Formats: sequence, structure tokens, C-alpha cells
Amino acid sequence: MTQRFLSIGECMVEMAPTAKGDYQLGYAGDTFNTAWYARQLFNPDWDIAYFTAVGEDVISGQMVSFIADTGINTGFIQHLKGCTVGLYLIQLENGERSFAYWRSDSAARRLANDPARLDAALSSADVVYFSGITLAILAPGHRSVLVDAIATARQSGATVVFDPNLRPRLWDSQDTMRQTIMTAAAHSDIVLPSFDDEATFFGDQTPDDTARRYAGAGVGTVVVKNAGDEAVCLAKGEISRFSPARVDPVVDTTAAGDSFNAGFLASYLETADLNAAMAAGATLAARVISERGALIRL
Ligand SMILES: O=C(O)C(=O)C[C@H](O)[C@H](O)CO
Repeated sequence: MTQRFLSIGECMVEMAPTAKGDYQLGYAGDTFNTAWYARQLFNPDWDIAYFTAVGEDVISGQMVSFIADTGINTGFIQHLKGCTVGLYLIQLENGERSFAYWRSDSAARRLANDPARLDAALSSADVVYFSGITLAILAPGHRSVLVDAIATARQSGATVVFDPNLRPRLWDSQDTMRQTIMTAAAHSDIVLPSFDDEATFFGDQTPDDTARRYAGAGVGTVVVKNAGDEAVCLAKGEISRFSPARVDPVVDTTAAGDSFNAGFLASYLETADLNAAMAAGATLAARVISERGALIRL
């Protein structure tokens, strides 16, 4: 029977630096990146769908065609009059990425404007995937609309997966970011944070602290990614650990966490084996950071 993985968030136009020193135009965004890798890794009988909003202009149309061409279901994408999509540019320094954004009025900021549409999409999903960026881009009132709709879908049996993906620049204040992230996590079954961000904004001393903080909020399975260092999983009170192989050279860390999440979920939803799933996530992330840009074809 077909199952549906519904990823919710923003896909942007991506300008990724090339080896020649110019920029390559592509399309990317954290939740879309995870859907893109999920489409390549999940069994073909899974429907991988993306929920977002775009405009009605040429670049929005090109983005949706690109998404559809990858085999992702675009049936939940809203086309809003007078709007367009956001844009970001990757800046690289020794392989470590930072971003410049032009997204303050993107169509995706209105993705939770229509609660009925949201409920219809969510009620069709077996797995719902969203991130801290999905919440950050919404108007404050729409954040609770989205989280409430996700909570309702979860009560009806959907598995909810959340990546906090902390981006303080997208939030009005760090307090709002921390509170909203912890509320969203409390409505999630699986949370996939990255230790360096969590240490910076929540003050965690170790990945185990991060895992315990989310478990303390009621999350059943927490997997703390830790760049090239040991990843930690806390599920049903038990800790497991995974040390990834060294990657050399690291070319571009964009989408390392997003691809880890897809690799982890493809394996975990099939086998329920946490150790194998952490290894699958790390193997995919290692491939992705060996190339430029967020998306690589496997
Ligand atoms: O920062 C964002 O909103 C992005 O989605 C850009 C990148 O693709 C993403 O952050 C990588 O995780």
C-alpha cells in the first residue's frame, strides 16, 4: 500500500559557487533537500510530497517543474497571486558554508494561511516532516496553526519528524526561537538536531545533553548529529552512538544535516534499526559534503 511522506517548508532559488568562481542556479531549501534525497532512497511505493507555496511567475513555475521532474508529488503546492519564491546564496570558507538570503517576502511565508488546506494535506500523510526553518519563516500566529495541525495529524496516527535547524537570523528573538522549537519538538516522535547549533543556542555541553533535553520534552527518539564527530541517539531511555568515517576533503557542508535525515529515515522506517539508520544517514551526508551545492544525484 502506498504511504505518504509529506515534507513542509520552503524551497528557494539557490546560487551555489562553482569551482570556476561563478555561481550555478539551482533550487534548494532544508525540507526540500530532505524530500529530494528521500525520493532517491525510499522505496518507490512511497509517495514523497512537498507542501509549500510559490508564486505564479516564471521562476516559480520553473521551480515546481524541477520538483516534479525529481519524482516528488507537487499536488500540495499552492500558487499565490502576486508572490514569488525566495533566493539564497552559498558562501564557502574552507568547505564550511554560510548563507545570504533574499526571502523576507517569499510565497512560502504564507504556506499556513489556509488551515483547511493544511489539514487536508496532513490528514493524508503517514509521515510528516518539518523544521525550525519551516516555523521561522511563518507569521507568529501561523506557527501555532501549523503545529496544531501537525498535532492533530499525529493523534490520527501520523509519525511526526522534526529537525530544529536553528537559524537565529530568521527569528525575531532567540527566546522566541527556543520556545517555538521546544513546543514543536514536544509534538514530534523523532527529532534530529545538530549539536553545534544546539550547543550555541541552548547551551548544551555535550550531545547527550541535547538528547536528554528533547527526551525530557517528551520526544521518543532523538538523534543528535555532530558534524564529523560521534552522533548520539536516545530512544526509550537507551543511548546508542555512531562514529562517522572521516571525510577529506570537505567541499561544501550545505545540506549535510538534511541528507543525514533522509538517509536515516529511509533506513529507519524500513528496518526500525537505529544503529543501521545512523550509519545510513552518515554515509549519505559524507557523500553530499564531498560535492558542491545542496543536491547531488545519487
Ligand atoms: O537556510 C535555509 O533556509 C536553507 O534551507 C538553506 C540550505 O539549503 C539549508 O539550510 C541546508 O540545511
